[in-house]
Amino acid sequence: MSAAQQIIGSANPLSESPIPSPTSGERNDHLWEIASLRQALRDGPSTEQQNDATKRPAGGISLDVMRSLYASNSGPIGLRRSNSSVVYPGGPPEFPPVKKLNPLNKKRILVSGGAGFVGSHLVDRLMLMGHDVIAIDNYFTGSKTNLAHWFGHPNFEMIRHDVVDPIMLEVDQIYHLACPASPVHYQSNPVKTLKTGFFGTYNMLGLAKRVKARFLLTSTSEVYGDPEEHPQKETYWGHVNCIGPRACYDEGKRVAEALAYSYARQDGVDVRVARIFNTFGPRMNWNDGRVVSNFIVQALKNDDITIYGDGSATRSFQYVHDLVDGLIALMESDYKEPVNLGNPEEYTIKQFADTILQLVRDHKERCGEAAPTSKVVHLPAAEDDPQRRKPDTTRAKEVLGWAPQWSATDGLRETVAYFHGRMQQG
Ligand SMILES: O=C(O)[C@H]1O[C@H](OP(=O)(O)OP(=O)(O)OC[C@H]2O[C@@H](n3ccc(=O)[nH]c3=O)[C@H](O)[C@@H]2O)[C@H](O)[C@@H](O)[C@@H]1O
Repeated sequence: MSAAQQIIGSANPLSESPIPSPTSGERNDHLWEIASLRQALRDGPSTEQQNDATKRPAGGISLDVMRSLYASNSGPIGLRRSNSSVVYPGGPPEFPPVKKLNPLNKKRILVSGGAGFVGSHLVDRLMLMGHDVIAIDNYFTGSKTNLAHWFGHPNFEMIRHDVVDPIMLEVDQIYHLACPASPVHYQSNPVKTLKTGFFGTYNMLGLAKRVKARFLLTSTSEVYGDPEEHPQKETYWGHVNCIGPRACYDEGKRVAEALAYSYARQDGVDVRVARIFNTFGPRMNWNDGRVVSNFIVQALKNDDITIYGDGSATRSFQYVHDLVDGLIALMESDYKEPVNLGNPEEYTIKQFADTILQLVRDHKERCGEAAPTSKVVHLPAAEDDPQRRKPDTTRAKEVLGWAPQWSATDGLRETVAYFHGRMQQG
């Protein structure tokens, strides 16, 4: 395996290869990494990586390229941009390899919440596919560093903007993601969450109407509340406590859906609605507060694993690349009813804690580190916490030909490696 393949492969925790370090001066680390990345892209995937071929993200973009954008903290390309005194004297900045699209196929695409966890993966994919992308974000939970590797690219624009206020742009498609999604964040300022749910969606739909853009709303499994139907189909109307602590998010997303379909009926806006189930992956904030990042970070730091309640509540977890595949497939489809996007593999939170502990143990062993010493502790259950959640994805299969390609454990291995890499870099 070439050195280049090794460094790209090092983002893959399934790989047994140790992470290589550059042999020349430390000041040139980032340049060495870019050269390695480019060489790897020319060489193509190693045999080990070809085994991942079935998990290829959509749009003809290879998994290795996707990984290179977030592996080892901000990624080799992010590192490259961090020291302009070294980069620019050699010539113009280099960027991840975007496709060259026929102008007839090239779209101008707005991603609200583009600097967030899911938004930044979507921006990456759309950029690599060759489109013009505008990301807007108020940086409440998103971060510029998630997209730093695109700054200065002629196809990319980043705007600090809160969707609660109107904005005028010329675009062909709008992916509306802007909204905090972690219960800790959305409950910290519930009125703002409701304003984002209503005014944010209202402004984005108003823009879609004015410029005749196709509009995709990222709704949520939370519209089903604490469901009495299991698994949840799109036809289920839900069981939401409209005065509880989760209402700001649940009802905010429900009104967002109502707005989308009202604009479709009244003004002919071309809408798509994705109901997203629990999603995880690289670029989640370490302090996001959701169960995946909490448990992984706790296990990596040997802290207690905090189960809220008795651990019998269930969730079904999908890897972020699957979600991005589904969002793009839905946007490009003619289907206008809501579509669940999630992985139906269901875990109790207790099983999930055990799974993560095992994966962290395996990862640390591969890295030559001691096994985690974390213990599971039980804290009071969260109020109105949905007791069971699992998507029925029949509709997504039928209308989009979409099904998750990643098992939860494969995605978790990558995510454990990501958080471990970040912690090592401080
Ligand atoms: O991850 C997501 O995509 C979803 O996350 C949240 O929904 P929730 O399922 O409550 O997410 P978590 O906060 O990750 O909680 C999942 C379960 O783990 C439990 N949990 C969470 C964190 C923790 O440290 N310990 C723990 O036991 C929670 O009580 C809950 O039962 C959001 O409300 C959804 O909109 C979002 O789609």
